[in-house]
Amino acid sequence: MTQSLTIARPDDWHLHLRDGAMLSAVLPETARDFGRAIIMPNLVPPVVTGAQAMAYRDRILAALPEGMAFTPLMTLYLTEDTDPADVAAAHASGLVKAVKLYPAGATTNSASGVADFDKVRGVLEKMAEIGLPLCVHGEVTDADIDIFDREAVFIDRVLDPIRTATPGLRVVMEHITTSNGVDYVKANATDLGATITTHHLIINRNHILVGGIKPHYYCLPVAKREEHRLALRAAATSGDARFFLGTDSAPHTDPNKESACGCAGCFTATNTMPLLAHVFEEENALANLEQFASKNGPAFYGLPVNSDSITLAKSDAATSFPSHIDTKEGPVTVFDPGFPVHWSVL
Ligand SMILES: NC(=O)N[C@@H](CC(=O)O)C(=O)O
Ligand SMILES: [Zn+2]
Ligand SMILES: [Zn+2]
Repeated sequence: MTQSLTIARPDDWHLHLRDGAMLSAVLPETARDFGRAIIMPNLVPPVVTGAQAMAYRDRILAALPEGMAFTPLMTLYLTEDTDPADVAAAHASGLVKAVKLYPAGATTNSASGVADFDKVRGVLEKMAEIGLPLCVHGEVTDADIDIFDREAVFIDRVLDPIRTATPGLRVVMEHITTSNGVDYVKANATDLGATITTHHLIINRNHILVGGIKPHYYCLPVAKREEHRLALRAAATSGDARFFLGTDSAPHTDPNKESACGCAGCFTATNTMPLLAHVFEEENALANLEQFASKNGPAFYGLPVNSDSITLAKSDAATSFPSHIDTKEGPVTVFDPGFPVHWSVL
């Protein structure tokens, strides 16, 4: 070991755990390093009501291996029929920490999402009143908007009008992929934060397409130009409290990824912390890793920082990560950064 770094145990503020056999297989990959995670509700069918969120939380806790500690922070999937009173009750009981907005058709399992934003005005006003954050998949779905422009257009056409119409609404822009997202967060002093994934700090759109199509680098929002990756790196490593880790680790089986119509999502639960240590060291910002992965998220959500810690160590030899994890539904490929990583979690 040549170097080590001990930080408060990190949390993942954007995670897909799925259900059933997939849940059992991927949960230990997150629980090994992370204390808590915001659990995305895009199951089939989606987690819409407080009762469904409670049942899903119980299935997650039942799937947790003996001896592992992990707290799932539950979310509700916003639909045009969501009942503001149900949302408020689920928040008041402590069960639900956020509501997730998927524009209808924007991403995996988003068909029940919102098409007419006027229909969710009452829920958003209730959320502003009670201080419950809205987590946003920020992409428009218009056929005439280029997929690489969908985040920037969403900010202007949807997000900014929603925030203006709903003063006090606390919003997390999930998995931002552009300098436009970074700039929008920075221009707004209060009530706005953003998660940044591990993979968007590492890949740009060339990684997906140059030299043959790489389905395991395909996710939504899709990785953008290099200048955007650099803006994300600057934001994540800056220590700015408005930016925090949300891995968006999103398992799909290899047959579903390596297909003529492959699913969107990168699976990074297994190796996120070593990859982040590599990225932060490259940016001469190891001292800010704890802010990004362990402190800024709890501050936004009004929760305490985890009281225990993890230690990352850097070795001369490259760390070997599994190429995939086995699940009863099939293998799930672990994100490969494409370069050697010398960090590991002890
Ligand atoms: N990020 C992805 O590419 N996929 C996510 C959905 C999402 O977060 O948009 C998934 O559930 O697979
Ligand atoms: Zn999303
Ligand atoms: Zn996601």
